Amino acid sequence: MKKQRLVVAGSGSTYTMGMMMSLIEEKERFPLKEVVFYDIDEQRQERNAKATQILFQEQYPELESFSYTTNKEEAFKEADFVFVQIRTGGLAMREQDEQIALKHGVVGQETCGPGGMAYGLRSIRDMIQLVYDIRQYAPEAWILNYTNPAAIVADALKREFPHDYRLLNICDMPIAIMISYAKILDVDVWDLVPEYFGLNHFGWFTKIYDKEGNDHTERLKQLIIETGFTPEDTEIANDVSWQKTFEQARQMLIDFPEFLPNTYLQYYLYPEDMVEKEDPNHTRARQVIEGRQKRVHDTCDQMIEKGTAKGADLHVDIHGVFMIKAAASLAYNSGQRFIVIVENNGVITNLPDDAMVEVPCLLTSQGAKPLVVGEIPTFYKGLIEGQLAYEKLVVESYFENNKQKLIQALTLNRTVVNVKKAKAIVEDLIVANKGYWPNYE
Ligand SMILES: NC(=O)c1ccc[n+]([C@@H]2O[C@H](COP(=O)([O-])OP(=O)(O)OC[C@H]3O[C@@H](n4cnc5c(N)ncnc54)[C@H](O)[C@@H]3O)[C@@H](O)[C@H]2O)c1
Ligand SMILES: O=P(O)(O)OC[C@H]1O[C@H](O[C@H]2[C@H](O)[C@@H](O)[C@@H](O)O[C@@H]2CO)[C@H](O)[C@@H](O)[C@@H]1O
Ligand SMILES: [Mn+2]
Repeated sequence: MKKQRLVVAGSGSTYTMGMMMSLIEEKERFPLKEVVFYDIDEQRQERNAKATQILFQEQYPELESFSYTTNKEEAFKEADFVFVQIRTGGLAMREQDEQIALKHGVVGQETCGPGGMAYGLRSIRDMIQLVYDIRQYAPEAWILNYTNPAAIVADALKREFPHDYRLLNICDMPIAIMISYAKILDVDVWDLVPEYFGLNHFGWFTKIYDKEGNDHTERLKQLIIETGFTPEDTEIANDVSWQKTFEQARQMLIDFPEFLPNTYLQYYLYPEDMVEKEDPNHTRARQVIEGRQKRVHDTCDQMIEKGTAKGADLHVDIHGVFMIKAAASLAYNSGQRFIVIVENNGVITNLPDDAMVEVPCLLTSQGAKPLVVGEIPTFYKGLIEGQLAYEKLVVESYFENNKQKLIQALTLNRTVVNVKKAKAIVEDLIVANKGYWPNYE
């Protein structure tokens, strides 16, 4: 098996240490010769890098080289894979997005509603630049992007790089939900075979099979409704906010029992209830700053001080394992099945060809090969079409420098709808995002 040169772009991320643990766990399936960290924030990167150096010395001694840099050429030259996990504006801007929306009485969330729109307009510019930079030095590298909001980023990147089949957008939410299914069914998550359709953070499981072809869907639905639904991945199992989200997914299933929902649909199906649950002074961004970010930073600082990873609060998580297994399938042409984001092109027959949809695909050395979904029922088609129009308007507004399209986008979005609110939110977000957004007149 060819050993890979992997670059992690946005290596100062709170997800990096979990990813490193997952690389160690998966080293037989995705062997590496070199790992390179790239970030624009030297300090943020250095903490993770110094801790990773210690971790790899102890648990990945066969790795030929580990380094970190803020130099693009150094980072991307001869890369086989680039995992991209950047957050333009950081968690501080995420907090503003969430608070501005809540101030207007609508959902304040990282990827949904006005928060997702604000974040999307910040991400597009940096992501386009980053892909150009990677392609300058590594024209053949696989780029696995999970920078959010993945739906908007995927649409913008498809516009800018229409033929780049080695650029793939990917989200861990479906597999994180499947871990909970696996727990309920008492099977290994990798033995489950899902059927799924939708947009990123806006989709449904239609069937859950096992590898022998047995259909577990109806029993699973019944068990969720009767016995409850909880997050099971180590990263989120004990997080109160995620526990509430999974409980709400159970409610969605009771209300619409036809298919099993992605947890993110709660923001679109019960927007007022979601607003009521929020404390504007302690939104999710603040919880992450005080929770995951603090935990990762403290862990790294302790490792660096002690000079060892022994006893460190580090664990393999589904986020990392999923990205790595997907990468291995691309690298070694194993054609394994993963839910990823691709251009529709007839996969969902009653949605437009150019929609970026999230569906099961076989990952091969020729890219993601989507499996046919066919026609979807009217209710889901209606919901998706509204959301798709919102996403497209956001992307068009970026490329055309068109503020009116942002107002149209929020008017279509189920979390806003009211035109007066849409206009006021757009004005506030323009001020808050000065320097990050296009200069809308
Ligand atoms: N698709 C998914 O399912 C999924 C899952 C988890 C996380 N994410 C995404 O991963 C990203 C990281 O999340 P986080 O909470 O760890 O954020 P974070 O702020 O902790 O980390 C992001 C890092 O990116 C760096 N960065 C910002 N702009 C950059 C640029 N232009 N070039 C290089 N580096 C840059 C920052 O300096 C920072 O170190 C976010 O976009 C998040 O939404 C996506
Ligand atoms: O609110 P956050 O920052 O905790 O989470 C936002 C992200 O949520 C999803 O990712 C989950 C992931 O599904 C799970 O496996 C585990 O790794 O935790 C993550 C959340 O911490 C979602 O798919 C991402 O797109 C969001 O950024
Ligand atoms: Mn996601």
